[in-house]
Amino acid sequence: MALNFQWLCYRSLTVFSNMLSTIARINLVSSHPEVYDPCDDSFALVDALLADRANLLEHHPSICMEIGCGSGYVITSLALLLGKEDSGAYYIATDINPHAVRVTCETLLAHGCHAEVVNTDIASGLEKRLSRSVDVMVVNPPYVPTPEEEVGRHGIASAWAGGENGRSVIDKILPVADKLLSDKGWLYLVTLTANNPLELCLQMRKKGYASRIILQRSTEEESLHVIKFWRDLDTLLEANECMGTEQNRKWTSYRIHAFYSIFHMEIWETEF
Ligand SMILES: C[S@@+](CC[C@H](N)C(=O)[O-])C[C@H]1O[C@@H](n2cnc3c(N)ncnc32)[C@H](O)[C@@H]1O
Repeated sequence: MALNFQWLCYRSLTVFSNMLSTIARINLVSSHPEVYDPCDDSFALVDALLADRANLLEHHPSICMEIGCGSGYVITSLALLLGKEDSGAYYIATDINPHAVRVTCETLLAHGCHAEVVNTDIASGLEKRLSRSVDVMVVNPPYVPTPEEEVGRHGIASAWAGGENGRSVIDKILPVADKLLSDKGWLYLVTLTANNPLELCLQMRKKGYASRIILQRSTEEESLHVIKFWRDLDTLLEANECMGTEQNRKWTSYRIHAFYSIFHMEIWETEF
């Protein structure tokens, strides 16, 4: 009984200290004027991952990926949250900004974590290798509505410039995510109200993904959402049925069109 009590105290202390070590924000050892410092959106994403930690641990992801890693704050927090080497997961992060790649490597190293960090546009050059194999993908994209010309510029502007409705980069990332996510893949995406999160969910629904807003947070400047997407068989069947109906509608309209074409040709022929 005494042993049980000691064990219970020990377990509670371990669980509590584990919670503290993961919940405490990680420190950045390095920064760069052209690299996005962790901000409300980064904290919202990590808090959403923490809130989903039990599911993530049960999920046993083999490959975790971050698109647009910036300072490395999110990918490092994810690795710590999953238990570094214990999880056996492989981490990969990309950023279009070369300075972000360097800062991310330093952040990971300072926390005893390892990831492959690639300087590329979204996941360019990695699609074939990672096709259908990413189990967890995290993205805090450039989502601020800006003039279209500001999108894709190098340097710090690439951290926030999202073009019309802040959707330019998001709309490029989603089809890539669809290609890379495994059958059990989960995508965590940060969005703003201006990005129309509901429309994003409907768009992904057509590809067979169910979704849920797992965190909503209003700051002085913005209203943030973290959406979790996952492949869902029912949603896929529903999407295919809708496509079937859409296809039927198209065929009917082709038939009507063909009928009228022939009909008009007959008139045309008789006129001559
Ligand atoms: C809002 S910041 C988020 C940074 C970091 N993930 C965080 O949460 O603190 C967006 C990041 O995406 C990167 N980025 C923008 N466009 C990108 C693209 N086409 N491909 C890869 N990374 C991109 C930016 O350089 C920036 O580091």
